[in-house]
Amino acid sequence: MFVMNTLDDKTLLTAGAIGLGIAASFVFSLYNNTLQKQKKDSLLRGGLREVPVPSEGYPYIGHAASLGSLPAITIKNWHEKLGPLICLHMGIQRWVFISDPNIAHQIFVRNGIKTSERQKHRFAQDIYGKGGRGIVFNQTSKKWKTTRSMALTILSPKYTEQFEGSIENVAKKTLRALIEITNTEGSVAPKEHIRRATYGTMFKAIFGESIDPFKNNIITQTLEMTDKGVTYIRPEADIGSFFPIFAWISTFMHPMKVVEEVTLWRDTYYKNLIDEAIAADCNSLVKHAYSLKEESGLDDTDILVMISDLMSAGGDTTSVSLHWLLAILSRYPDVQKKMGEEIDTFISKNNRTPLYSDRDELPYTVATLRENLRFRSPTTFGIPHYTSTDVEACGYFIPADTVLISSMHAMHMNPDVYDEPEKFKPERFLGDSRTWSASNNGSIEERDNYSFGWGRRVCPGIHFAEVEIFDTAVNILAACTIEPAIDSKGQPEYVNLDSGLEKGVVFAPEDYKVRFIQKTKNS
Ligand code: HEM
Repeated sequence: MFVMNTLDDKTLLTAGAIGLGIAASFVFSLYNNTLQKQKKDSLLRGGLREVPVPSEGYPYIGHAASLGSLPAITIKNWHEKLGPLICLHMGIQRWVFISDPNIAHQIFVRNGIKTSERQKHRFAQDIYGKGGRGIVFNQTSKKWKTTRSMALTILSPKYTEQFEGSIENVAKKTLRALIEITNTEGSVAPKEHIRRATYGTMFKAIFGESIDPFKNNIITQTLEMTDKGVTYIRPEADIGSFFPIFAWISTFMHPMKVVEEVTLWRDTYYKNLIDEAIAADCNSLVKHAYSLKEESGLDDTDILVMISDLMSAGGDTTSVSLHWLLAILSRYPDVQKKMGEEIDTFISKNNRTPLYSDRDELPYTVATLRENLRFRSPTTFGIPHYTSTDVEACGYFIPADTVLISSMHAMHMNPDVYDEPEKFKPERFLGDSRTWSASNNGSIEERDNYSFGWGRRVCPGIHFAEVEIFDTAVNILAACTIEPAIDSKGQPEYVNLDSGLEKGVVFAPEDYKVRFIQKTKNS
């Protein structure tokens, strides 16, 4: 999520500025301590606990420089020391992390009315969101509800399944490339291919079959635009909201002119594609959205921002999940073998590759994809929520204006929730045939993982993600095995599953190479 290294390098530039910050914080903290003490006394009188604060903080900047290169691991360690709720000071902001799924449920779902806002962010809301439009960064306004409900309709199972043919085509095309590169170069780094495939699939679903995402650099432009957008949308891009005395650096580093240019580029680009999709003679999410436009009361700009949201929220999350899956399968040949055999048995019985609707016949594959989401979730913290008012839950007091973050990695590695959490064990989910959507929207006791967020904000793309990941994985394993690369001494080069890169909202494996070995007919 939040790569504080970037923040260190670019912003904490001068010792003078830090000195000024410390002086300001000293005066502020004298005043603040008195207020805090009064509040603490009254909390204790009410029998409520304060959320504990890790001791590794500094004056003024708080914990911003203590998160290390893998914040998910640091946070998990702090939870182990201090309990299921911890409070970090990020400059003047208060961030509460939650690692217990039951407490998270109480806070995000039971108290959802108070805990479902997003933190104010100049670029994400005012410029990218064009003054509070779209879903991801919008506050829980009436317009957010209408836009979210339109997205849920157009991403519904009935509609999503129409795009399975496209997913299969894109997966097959990608796979051919991966096998070919393995054959010519000995191994291949699948990251960019998988990313292009998931964006290609999103592209076809959103804009329709008539636009070929692999032609005319369409995907290259979309990725470039998404990467630029992510740079400005990251919390640290609005550094003045953490460290007001450094607000001038924020303006200096990200002049609003550049931010506006990126948004203008996005608007023109998507407007043209939306016009083409409406005029085309084929189905698309754009067409479906426009068929609902009048009754929804949303205008063209609302739909454009929603489409942009779907592309950026759906592209990298699914691609990172698949990138982890391939890495994991290359390390767990037994799991891969069982999946491959299950898929091969289906193919020899039915003479075709399984579709999502055949998932009941592939219980081990279904369990492996569930375990993949738990073991290496594509996002370790999701998207932060924000409290609009004071919250009391499970004996804790969380004040208004607190950033709330679910520590997904810590939840997924919690031995009280999962038996032997450090092991990749698809068997733990065997027999669970529910859709991902059903298990994420059901009771907290029945949730299988926490990767899709919470309550009123829970990801509306769960079903789309499940179909896309299922179809892509099945098509890959129907055609080949994934094996470690071989080094110059003929030894296998195993992918490191214990490290990763926090990039924006997603947590991706470090770049790796594997081999895609085509199956022979009799293998
Ligand atoms: C494995 C794939 C995915 C994962 C792990 C994932 C995860 C998440 C998470 C953690 C959130 C934040 C929830 C919260 O605030 O509590 C979210 C929100 C969202 N996701 Fe996904 N997502 C995935 C795929 C998709 C896809 C395929 C789409 C669209 C096609 C999508 C669209 C969205 C949107 C629009 C939101 C914002 C919801 C809101 O703020 O109300 N996601 N997702």
